[in-house]
Amino acid sequence: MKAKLILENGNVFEGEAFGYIEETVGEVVFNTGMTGYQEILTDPSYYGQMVVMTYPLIGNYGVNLEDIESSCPKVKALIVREWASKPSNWRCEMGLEGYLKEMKVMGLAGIDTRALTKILRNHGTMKGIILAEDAPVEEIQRKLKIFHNDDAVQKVTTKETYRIEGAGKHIAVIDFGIKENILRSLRKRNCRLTIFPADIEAEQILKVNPDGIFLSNGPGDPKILVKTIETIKQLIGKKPILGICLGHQLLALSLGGDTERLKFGHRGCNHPVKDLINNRVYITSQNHGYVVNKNSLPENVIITHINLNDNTIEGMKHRDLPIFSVQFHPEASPGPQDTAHIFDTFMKSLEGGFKCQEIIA
Ligand SMILES: NC(=O)CC[C@H](N)C(=O)O
Repeated sequence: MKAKLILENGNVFEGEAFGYIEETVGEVVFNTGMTGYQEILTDPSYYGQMVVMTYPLIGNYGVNLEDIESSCPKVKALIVREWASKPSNWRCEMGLEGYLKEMKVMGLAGIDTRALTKILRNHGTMKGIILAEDAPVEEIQRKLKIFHNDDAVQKVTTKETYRIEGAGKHIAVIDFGIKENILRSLRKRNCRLTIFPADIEAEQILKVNPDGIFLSNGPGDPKILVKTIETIKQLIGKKPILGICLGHQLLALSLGGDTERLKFGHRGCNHPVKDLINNRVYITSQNHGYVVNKNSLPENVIITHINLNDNTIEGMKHRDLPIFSVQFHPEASPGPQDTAHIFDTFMKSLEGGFKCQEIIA
C-alpha cells in the first residue's frame, strides 16, 4: 500500500507502507547505524520519534527475542530505503515486517533516506506525519501542531519500584526509560538493584541506603522534568552518582548547568568522542537530541569528554564529589563497547575515599 511522509516544512516523501498500517505522527530523526534496528526500535529514548535509518537495507538478519532494549518497540515509525523480505541469520526468529505488524509499528519503505536526512540536517529535526490516505492540508497541519512528546518519560518509566538481586554493591536506579543493557551491565558487575519510577522522592531513595545512584537514559527534553531536577539536587553530595544520556543532562541541570536542543541530534554507532583526561578517542553509540550547554557548567564541574564531530559536551565530572556522567552510551546495544569501562569506573567510585584522580584512571 502506498503511504507518504509529510514533514512540518511541507516536504513530502512517497513510499510503500509495511508492518502495521496506521496514520502516525512523531518527531522525525535519523540514525546512522548500519545494524542494530532491533535495539533502536525498542530503546525507550526514542519514544514519540519516527526513526529514519540512513543505511539502505534494514532487516537482513531478521528479529530475535533477545536483542531488545525494552519489552516492545517505542518508536512511532521506522523509515527505510528498503527492508529485507528474506532475512538470514542463525538467531533469526521472525522477519522485520512480521515483527512490526505484531508490535503495531508503522513501517515506511522506498524512501530516499539520503535526501530526507539531508533535509533534516539542513532544517533541523521536524515533526512528521505518515498517511496511507489523503487528508486535507489543514487537518494535517493541525495534527502536526498538536503533537508533543512532553509526557514521554511518564509513559516509559517503571510504574512500581522493583528489585533485582545481586551479591555486590546496591545501586538505586532512577528509571526514565532505562535500556535493558544498562541493567545487564550493572548486573554483570554483581550489583543489587532497586529500580525506582521517575517521579521518586530523594528521601525514598536514601531510605534504601544504596551504595550509589544511577540516573538512566530516557526520552524527551530534560528541562521538562522539573521535579526530578529538584530530587537530584537533594541527592548530590550524599552518594556517588553516574548518569547516562538523559541522566547526564538531568545531572548537569541539577548542578546548575543548562541544556539546549541540538539542530538534528546524534544517533548512531559511530560517533567519535575524545576523553580529554586520558587523551584517547573512542567510537561511541549515541542517541540524543539535547545536549549540555558548554558555557553553562559551574566551576566545580569538569568537562571530561567532547564529541569530535561538533565539539559538544559528551561527559563531565564533579571536581570534588564522586559524581560523573556521559552523554554517549557505554552500554552500546547497538554499537561498539569501547567505553564499557565507564561502568567499572562507577564501581570504583563506590569504594569510598573518592578522589578526582580515581575517576580519571
Ligand atoms: N538516550 C537518551 O537518554 C536521550 C536523552 C534526551 N531525551 C535527548 O534526546 O537528548
